[in-house]
Amino acid sequence: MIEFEQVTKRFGSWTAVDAVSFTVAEGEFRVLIGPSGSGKSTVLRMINRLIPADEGAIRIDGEDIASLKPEELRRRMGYVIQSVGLFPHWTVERNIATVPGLLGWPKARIRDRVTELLELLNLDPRRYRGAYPHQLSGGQQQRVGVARALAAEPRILLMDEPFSALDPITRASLQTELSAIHRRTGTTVVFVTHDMDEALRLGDRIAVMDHGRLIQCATPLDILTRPASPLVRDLVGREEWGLKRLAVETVGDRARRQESVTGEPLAAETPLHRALSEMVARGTERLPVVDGDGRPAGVLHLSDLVRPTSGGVVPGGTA
Ligand SMILES: Nc1ncnc2c1ncn2[C@@H]1O[C@H](COP(=O)(O)OP(=O)(O)OP(=O)(O)O)[C@@H](O)[C@H]1O
Repeated sequence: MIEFEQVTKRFGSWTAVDAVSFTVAEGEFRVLIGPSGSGKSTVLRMINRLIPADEGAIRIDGEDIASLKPEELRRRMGYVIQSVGLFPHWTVERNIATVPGLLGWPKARIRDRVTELLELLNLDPRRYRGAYPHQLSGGQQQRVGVARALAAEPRILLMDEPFSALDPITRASLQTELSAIHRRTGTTVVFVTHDMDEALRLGDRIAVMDHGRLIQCATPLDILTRPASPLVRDLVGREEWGLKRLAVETVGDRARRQESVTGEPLAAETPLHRALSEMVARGTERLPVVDGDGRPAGVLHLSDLVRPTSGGVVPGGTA
C-alpha cells in the first residue's frame, strides 16, 4: 500500500505538488492523468525518492520512506520511463539482470528469470537475450524496459508514460501484456499517462491532477459518468463517449444469466465495446457468454448495451 499524506513539493517559488493525499491499495493499478505540468511525474518520482518531498509524509506498507535508504527503496520498486534508458553497451540479458545481480541472486536463478521475462513480454529468448539495445525496435526496447523493471519481482511498479512514444498497434499490445502481467502477479502499479483511453483501459482507479492538486480519484466508470469538474469532462472528451462507456464494463456485467443461445461464445470478461463489434461483424443481436471456466454464463442482447444504468448517459448532453 502506498499512502500520500498532505504531500507538497516546490521548485523555487513554484508549487508543483500541492498538499496531495491519496492511498493506492495493495495490488491496485492506479493511473495518474492530467494536463502537462500538473505534477504527475513529480508525484511518481517522489515515491522512489528521485525527488524528495518538502512537506507531508509518504508511506509504503505503513513505513515512512524518508526513513529508508533511497537505493534500498528503489531496488524494491520497478521503474519504467518513456525513453526506456537501457544501458547501450550491455546485452538484453545483462540489462534485465541489473537489479537481481545487485541483490546477489545466484547466476542460474537470474538466467531462468531472464528467460521467463522475455517469454512473458513476447520476445524469443534465443534470439534476443544476447542482442544489444540498438538492434531492437522501439517497442522491443520498451518490452525489455518493462522486463528489467519486473526482474526482481518488485511489489510496486512505477511507470511514467512508458508507451507514449510507440505506434498505436505496439502500444495496444503492450497495454494488453501489462494488464495480463498485473492480473497474474498482483503487483501494485502507478502509471502516468496523458491519454485518457489508456487510463480508462488500464486503471482500477484514475487520479486526475491539475495545477499540482488532486481533483478526482475514481473508477473509470465514475470518471466517465460522474466527472468532478469540467476539466475531467474535457479530458474524457465527448467523441465516442458511448464506446468508451462500453469499454469500461464487461459482457458478464450485463448478460442475462438464465438464457442460452447457440453460437461462438464470448468470455464474460470481454469489454462491451468488443461485444458490440462482434454483433455487428456476425450480424446478430444475441451472443452466448461463458465464464472463466468455459461454462455457459447467459446471453448478451444488443438492447442490453443501451439499457439505462446509473450514470448511463453522457453527463451534460449528447455525445
Ligand atoms: N527539477 C525541476 N525544477 C524546476 N521545476 C520543475 C522541475 N521538475 C518539474 N518542475 C515543474 O513542476 C511542474 C510539474 O512537473 P511534472 O513533470 O510533475 O508535470 P507532469 O504533469 O508530469 O507534466 P508532463 O505531462 O508534461 O510530463 C511543472 O511546472 C514543471 O515545470
